[in-house]
Amino acid sequence: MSDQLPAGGAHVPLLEVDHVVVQFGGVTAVNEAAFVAEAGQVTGLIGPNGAGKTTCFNVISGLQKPTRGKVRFRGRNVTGAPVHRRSKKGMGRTFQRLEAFGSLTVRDNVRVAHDIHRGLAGLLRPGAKDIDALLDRVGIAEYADERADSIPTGTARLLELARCLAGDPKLLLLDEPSSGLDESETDDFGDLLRDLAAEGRGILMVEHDMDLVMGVCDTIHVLDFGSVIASGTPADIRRDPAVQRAYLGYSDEVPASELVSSAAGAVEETRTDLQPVGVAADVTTVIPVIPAAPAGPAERQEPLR
Ligand SMILES: Nc1ncnc2c1ncn2[C@@H]1O[C@H](COP(=O)(O)OP(=O)(O)OP(=O)(O)O)[C@@H](O)[C@H]1O
Repeated sequence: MSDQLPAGGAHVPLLEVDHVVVQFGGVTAVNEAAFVAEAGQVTGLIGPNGAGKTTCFNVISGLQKPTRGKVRFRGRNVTGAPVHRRSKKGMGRTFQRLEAFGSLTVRDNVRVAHDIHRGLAGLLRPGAKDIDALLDRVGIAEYADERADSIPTGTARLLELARCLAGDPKLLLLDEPSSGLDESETDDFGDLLRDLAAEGRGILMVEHDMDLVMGVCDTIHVLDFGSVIASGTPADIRRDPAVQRAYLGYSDEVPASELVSSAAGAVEETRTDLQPVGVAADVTTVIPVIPAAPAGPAERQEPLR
């Protein structure tokens, strides 16, 4: 494995996914995907179901070997590096499924994650970090003494984040971090992401809550059928015709007036993980709508009409 930093003073992205291809038999799950995630920024990776987001995350974190292409982290080629080496270099990940130890308390789950990350030092001098301060930071201090298998799903997601932060990662890979959070918890979570980025960490997030994505991300990459079809700011992504086609099945050529709010009538949800806020007037299929204007976490926008 080449492990060289680029020569000269060229800008080096925190994470670089370089034309990655992943094939499962005849299925091309990721198709020449190329994008970066920068330090100090929240980057969104979005796309319809089956677009290849989780497979990309698996390649980045080392769980899936790519058929072709490279992953560079902090300027070094880590394509062949095992998960634990990437973690040591500063890559932390949360999963869609919850990974905490159910029989341990919330506090002990974070303590164990911290000690494991420190390796031998963690075994010799466990619990050196202020775990309670970390629980407080992610907003779950009141659950510190509860067993992890007894807490609500949204809280368990925040526990996953606390476990990830216990390793003090430079890059956080967050897979569906807001699922299970209510609206106010999601707002707080968005603020926390901005704080973490302000500390200089990079955050790459797969997320279906478009309000959150549009509200907190500096940059968004859109995957469709394994390829990046658009990259840009939330404003760029919102008006990109290729994104509108991939998500909405229409582009600007189709008048937005043909869309009506889901509040207008009964709807049938077909893609439950996307925001079911718009519906074509003559069908009962819910269409996910990207919020129409920039939104802060505390400032939700009305859907595009
Ligand atoms: N281990 C596997 N074997 C075969 N096909 C797979 C495997 N993992 C994923 N796929 C296929 O690869 C494609 C991309 O899947 P992936 O889970 O990465 O998409 P996704 O964008 O994360 O989807 P979702 O939003 O539903 O989680 C899909 O067609 C999926 O069925």
